[in-house]
Amino acid sequence: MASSTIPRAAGLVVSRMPPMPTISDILRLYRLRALKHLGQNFLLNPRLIKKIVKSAGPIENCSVLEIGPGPGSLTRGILEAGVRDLTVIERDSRFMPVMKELQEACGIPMTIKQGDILREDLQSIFPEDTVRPWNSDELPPVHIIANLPFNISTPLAIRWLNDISTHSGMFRYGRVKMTLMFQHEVAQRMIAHPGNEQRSRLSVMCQNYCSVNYIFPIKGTSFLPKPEVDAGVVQLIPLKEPTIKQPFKMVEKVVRNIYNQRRHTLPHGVGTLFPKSHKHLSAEMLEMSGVEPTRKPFMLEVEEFGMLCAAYEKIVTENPIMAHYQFR
Ligand SMILES: C[S@@+](CC[C@H](N)C(=O)[O-])C[C@H]1O[C@@H](n2cnc3c(N)ncnc32)[C@H](O)[C@@H]1O
Repeated sequence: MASSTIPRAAGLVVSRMPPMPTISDILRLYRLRALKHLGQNFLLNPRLIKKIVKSAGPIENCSVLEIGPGPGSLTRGILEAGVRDLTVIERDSRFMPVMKELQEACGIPMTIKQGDILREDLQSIFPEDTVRPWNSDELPPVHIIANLPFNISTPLAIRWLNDISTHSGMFRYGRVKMTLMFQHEVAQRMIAHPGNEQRSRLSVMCQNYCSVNYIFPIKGTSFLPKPEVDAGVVQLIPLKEPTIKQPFKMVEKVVRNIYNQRRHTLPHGVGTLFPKSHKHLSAEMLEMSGVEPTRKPFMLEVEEFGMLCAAYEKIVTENPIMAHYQFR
């Protein structure tokens, strides 16, 4: 579509949609109470919503998936950007009438799914013509945008990284770009470099599979109800090749075990990968990896975790039973 038609298309959408009620209006109208266990903290400020949608980059003509649209403030912002189509997945059935109203009014193909994002099969979530080869520089014309429920944001991120590693689930479409809101502290961990106090399992896992950018912070006061913490917008783009090439499950296990001993030097974490009766294997793994044993987990580069994973893989190939060992 020529760029000159985009603002008109977006304008059409705006004019067809019901007048923008405030989130408090919607909550009052439908007698809705925000549910803490579903991480319901709603965005209030239309200017902030515009800023979030703009930070996603050009999404006109993209197929977009929004997770947890709630009463639909961010949903409107996405529709107003003139997207090709939008799918929303929301667990709370109380928001279905608001979503249906938007669907009827927006003039853009909109699919509403009531369900749990952790259980949804995302294999066929976008139109088939959006598939792009993984190694192509061109990203698929699709986007995921979400103000994620804080209680599931980390398990969801880990699950998606797993899917990225196998190009499966919604990453069957290629290197799908994601613009997501996390708790500020989780966002800080995702981008933390070696040597940073925030450096964690999440930093290594995210940076191994994605380029991760912290776009901007959002004050807790921008949400209703106000959460106890601030939030941050993070953009993730899957990398063509991860630095650590071992299977996801193995990478996750090595990184998790090492970070479970985050205050201690490397031999402590590596030691938890093998039973006490096989202590010699952890010494062998460290030696084989070539990583300096006096280092602590937060200092390590992704490449060094790669060296540790390669050594672990070699040891469990020679001692297959060790692959099943779980500490504690
Ligand atoms: C932080 S609120 C965001 C609401 C809205 N997008 C906004 O920005 O104002 C998170 C939303 O995710 C929904 N949600 C919580 N758990 C979910 C799950 N497992 N699957 C899908 N939606 C979920 C909540 O009901 C809520 O509407």
